[in-house]
Amino acid sequence: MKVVKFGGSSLADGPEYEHAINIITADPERRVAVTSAPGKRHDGDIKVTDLLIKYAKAVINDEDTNTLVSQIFNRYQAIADYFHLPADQLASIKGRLLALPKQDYPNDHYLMAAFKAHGERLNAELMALVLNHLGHNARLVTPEEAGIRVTGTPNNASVSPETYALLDRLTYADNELLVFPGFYGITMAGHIATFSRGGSDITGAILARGLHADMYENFTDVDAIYSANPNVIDHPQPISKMTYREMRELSYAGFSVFHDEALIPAIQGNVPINVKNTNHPEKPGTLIVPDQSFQPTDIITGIVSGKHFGAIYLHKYLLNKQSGFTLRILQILARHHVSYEHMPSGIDDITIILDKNQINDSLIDTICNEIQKEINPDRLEWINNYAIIMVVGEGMKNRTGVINDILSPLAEKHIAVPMINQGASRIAIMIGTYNEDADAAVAAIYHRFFAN
Ligand SMILES: Nc1ncnc2c1ncn2[C@@H]1O[C@H](COP(=O)(O)OP(=O)(O)O)[C@@H](O)[C@H]1O
Ligand SMILES: N[C@@H](CC(=O)OP(=O)(O)O)C(=O)O
Repeated sequence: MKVVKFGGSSLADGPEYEHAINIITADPERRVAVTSAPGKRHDGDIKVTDLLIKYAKAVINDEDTNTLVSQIFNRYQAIADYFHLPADQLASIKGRLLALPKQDYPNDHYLMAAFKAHGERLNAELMALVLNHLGHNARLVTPEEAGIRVTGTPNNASVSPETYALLDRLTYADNELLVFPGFYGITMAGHIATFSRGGSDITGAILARGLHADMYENFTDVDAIYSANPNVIDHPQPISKMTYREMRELSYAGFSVFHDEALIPAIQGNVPINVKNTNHPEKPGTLIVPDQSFQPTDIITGIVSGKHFGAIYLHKYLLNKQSGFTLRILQILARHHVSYEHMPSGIDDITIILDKNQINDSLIDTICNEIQKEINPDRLEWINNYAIIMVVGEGMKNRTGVINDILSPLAEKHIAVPMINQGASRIAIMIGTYNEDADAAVAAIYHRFFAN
């Protein structure tokens, strides 16, 4: 059995929907389809999820919502029209959209989560309707019914373990196709909470594990995962096969094509992942497999830069002699619910790298003030434009000289390297640099390893 997930770009309009439906119905093993919300149809277009965020904000601010509701509904209507779906079949979708402001939410964060989740919820409903209209036996199954339970914050939830026991109870008929909305689950208190952005990949992986799939196919708008972001490097080399660990390192730092958290359920269930193109399903795509059986052919599998980082740099003489020093800094971060990404340190210096998505300027000021008061460092600095380059490959494990091949093209381009972290993971080398140099650094390293 296969679980297939279609990204927003693959369900953006009628023709894309048709490709997705042809894929679902071409292989009887494809029994479970996970939908994202309709994505961008062209450059400059707005994803339905972003329209729903605007809708939620307008409701919170007590502003007029008519135009937004029409804009959102029209996206579903256009797809339904493409398949000549009878107009009355869309009444429930319209009704749910209009009812969103009338529900009770514990606070505005939950309101936001519920609005956002409806991009996928309504798209799954529409997909099931279209499939039935075309003569297929499809059924909408929601996270509420299937038991996708989540914990954590309403807009950045994580799956709860009991989900898997609940999924074990889900039954379906032999010839039945299940259509699931991605991106959200239900809290213990019964409220909708979403995963982080791009999180429909996570739902697909949870279902692949929970329903014991043989394969998780993730359909998107590129032929494969490439060894560098195609928006940074022209026609980068496609990756035919890589390990879970490689993908996790790469997606964490910015291979946005597959959500880094989505790997965990797949790893736990030992389900291989195949990333494929909705517009070219005949192409093999990229296979992501467990680590044991893998024989790498290249030294480097991929290079990526993440520009969403900032760093607290701290200098204090004899820092290495003080016990509990790092603990006190981490306690300050924990008090503000801020997690750190990396913490390279020297005898008198420490750099704490943070994901900027979880902080704002005023929180940084507060944290720096508390560190100054508690630790009294000789120097304390917030570096706002920190970028991380990850160079990843199972093939570098037993090689010597790789670091030299990574650093020399950077030196030739006069790119500053304020941090190197090698050894923590045997398959990845992490280079700290500044945002403005990040793309040039990726290009320089890419061309050294993949020029020919
Ligand atoms: N290394 C990479 N390989 C392939 N695509 C990448 C890579 N890095 C970034 N991307 C981008 O990821 C996009 C697909 O991810 P996303 O937009 O989340 O897809 P979907 O809408 O299918 O969920 C591609 O169009 C491409 O621009
Ligand atoms: N629609 C949600 C979740 C998602 O996974 O979307 P996509 O498949 O388009 O990346 C978002 O935009 O974040």
